Amino acid sequence: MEGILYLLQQLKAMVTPFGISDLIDILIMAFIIYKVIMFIRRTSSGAVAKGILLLLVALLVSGVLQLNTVNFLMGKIVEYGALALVVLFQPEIRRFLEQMGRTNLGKVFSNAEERNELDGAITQTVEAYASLSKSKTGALMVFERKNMLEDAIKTGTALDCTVNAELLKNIFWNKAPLHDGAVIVRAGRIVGAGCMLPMSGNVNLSRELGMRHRAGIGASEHTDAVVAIVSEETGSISVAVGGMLKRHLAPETLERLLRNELLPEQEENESPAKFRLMSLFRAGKGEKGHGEENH
Ligand SMILES: Nc1ncnc2c1ncn2[C@@H]1O[C@H](COP(=O)(O)OP(=O)(O)OP(=O)(O)O)[C@@H](O)[C@H]1O
Repeated sequence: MEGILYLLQQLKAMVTPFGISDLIDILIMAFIIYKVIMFIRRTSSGAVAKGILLLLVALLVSGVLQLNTVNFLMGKIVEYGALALVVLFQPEIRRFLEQMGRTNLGKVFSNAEERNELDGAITQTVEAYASLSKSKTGALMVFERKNMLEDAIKTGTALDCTVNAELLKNIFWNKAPLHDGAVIVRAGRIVGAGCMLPMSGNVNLSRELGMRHRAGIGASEHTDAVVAIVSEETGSISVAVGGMLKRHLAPETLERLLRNELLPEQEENESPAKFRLMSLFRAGKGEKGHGEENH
């Protein structure tokens, strides 16, 4: 009996009351884990993450089964591997920290007015892109999401106006002073034109892709922005998200993609993250005569 009482006392001592700091602790950890998982999914580090997980499982199993040599070896691999990972993934770690730093906490909750503005911006963009595509006029638009694009805006001309199809056609007309570079849209409004974007570091991109596409993919690698591009060579419309490029889109598919990415909650019965991935998949499949290509 005494033994049981002692055990209960020990258990009581171990179980501390759940306080507000524990809740904050759990929420912060959940946020960090979510961010890391999303980052792994967006970049090509998924295979490496699986490898690390396998190594950790092997370390644990060899420890439990007392396979001393294997356990020693695994322990050393994990120990030195952590250092090697930091060196190998320096660009990815840097990008991850950059994205965290650029996150605008005020934008985590968007309001109805902003959604209306975005809704109109998408309609006008699609109208302009259909026309620019026909006339083979190059265009590059970046729709900012949570990551702020201040650095890019500073390189161009700051504006503050509603997204309008005629205005976009004017900006991208190849004799207009602002046609070079990207238009940046924040909360459904044009905030910059003629902006320079970071080039993609992806060496596996198709040779067909010019500088405009490489800059668009680069912006989507460095931030969570959605980038819409019209090729000057072919008139083909593309969208880049998370370093992936969806090419040869019809205007209707462009509209669906932009709506799914920028106004995700409109779709019912599906979580936004899942739907966004599905939208990329559907966009390619649902289109006759418009292939898809990812990079
Ligand atoms: N870093 C950059 N940021 C923003 N825009 C850029 C950048 N680099 C190039 N551009 C845009 O790309 C245009 C030139 O690209 P390029 O000559 O490769 O076009 P292109 O052959 O029509 O290619 P694409 O088929 O990709 O449109 C420039 O006029 C400029 O508007």
